[in-house]
Amino acid sequence: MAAVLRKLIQGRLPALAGVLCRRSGNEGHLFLNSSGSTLMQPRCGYSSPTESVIVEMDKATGVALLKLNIPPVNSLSLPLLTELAIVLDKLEMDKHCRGLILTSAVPNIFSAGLNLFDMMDKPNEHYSEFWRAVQEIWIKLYGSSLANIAAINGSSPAGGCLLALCSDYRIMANNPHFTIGLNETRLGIVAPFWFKDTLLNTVGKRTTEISLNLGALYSPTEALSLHLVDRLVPETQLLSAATEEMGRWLQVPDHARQITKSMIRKSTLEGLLNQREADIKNFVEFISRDSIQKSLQFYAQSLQKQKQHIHPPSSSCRQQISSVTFARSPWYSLIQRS
Ligand SMILES: CC/C=C\CC(=O)SCCNC(=O)CCNC(=O)[C@H](O)C(C)(C)COP(=O)(O)OP(=O)(O)OC[C@H]1O[C@@H](n2cnc3c(N)ncnc32)[C@H](O)[C@@H]1OP(=O)(O)O
Repeated sequence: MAAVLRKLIQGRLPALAGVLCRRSGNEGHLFLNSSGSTLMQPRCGYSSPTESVIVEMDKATGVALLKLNIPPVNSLSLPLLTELAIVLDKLEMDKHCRGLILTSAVPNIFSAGLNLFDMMDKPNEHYSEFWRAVQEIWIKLYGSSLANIAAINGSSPAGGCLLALCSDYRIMANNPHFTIGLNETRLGIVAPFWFKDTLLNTVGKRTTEISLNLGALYSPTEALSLHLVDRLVPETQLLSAATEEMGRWLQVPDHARQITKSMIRKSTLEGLLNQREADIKNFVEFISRDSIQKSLQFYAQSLQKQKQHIHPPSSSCRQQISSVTFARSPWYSLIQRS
């Protein structure tokens, strides 16, 4: 226990360390706009479609509701990741904040994962900066001292699934059109070891093997049966269920829960913290390969093509089709052969 605390103080687990140096915090609503500036709003609520990360702080309970708000699909672009990192730091340092509920303000989508265009046709410096930002979010969320519940109100592939996996508890809207999973192999890319470890810690080795190798995307019912999510509720009850669940987590004294969480997640976090630069180098080397760039371009185009071929293209219908047809498309065969 003493060693864990010492490491926290030394800053080896920066997010968890936040608990030891909480400062007087923010109150009311905290918003970050797309330029990265923070706006404090009174509790009476404020919503603007241009805000990319919205936080509504319940001062009475100390629970922050964080909504990703980048239509159409909450893809995790470099600006969004940067903004999210700032917000998470602020919440971590806010001594009034004890819990975080992560959800989406975009209907039917939790997050489409990493922004494909941040990984395509860019200089290596961009890939490097982007990957550092992805790492940063994982470190902050997986190592957060806050009780963290994901209210998954839409599809959540790849990096979107990773965000949810960082939570302490996942509740998903029971809509059969939604899918969740680490589908990286379907794009011809490989989930990095810390994505794999996060899944492994949640669902165990056998399910991780099958899920990652196949790049499987699961319906909510399947995800529940694999313990990828902890509970399903009707969409209309998602936030109330998450709030109620948060109550259960906040009944436990913070310090006991935080040290326990740290004890369980510390070695996984250190796996990346000890080799961040090497991991960035690997990513840049991998993503900049011609073959990988071609795969990503093909995948991005296939998203567009579905729109052109399926008519009329209702959003929920496309989601259902996408999870089935990618596995059978000529593009997928191409990946399988390469
Ligand atoms: C090394 C580690 C790496 C990676 C981890 C990752 O996270 S890689 C990203 C993997 N993500 C995916 O495979 C998700 C792809 N998207 C989808 O399957 C669907 O878009 C989704 C999320 C189910 C939503 O379907 P819906 O029918 O509602 O929307 P549509 O497909 O029409 O998409 C709307 C527009 O958004 C664009 N888009 C979708 N996903 C991404 C993305 N990840 N990054 C960037 N842009 C994305 C899509 O092309 C559409 O664009 P538009 O210009 O409007 O045609």
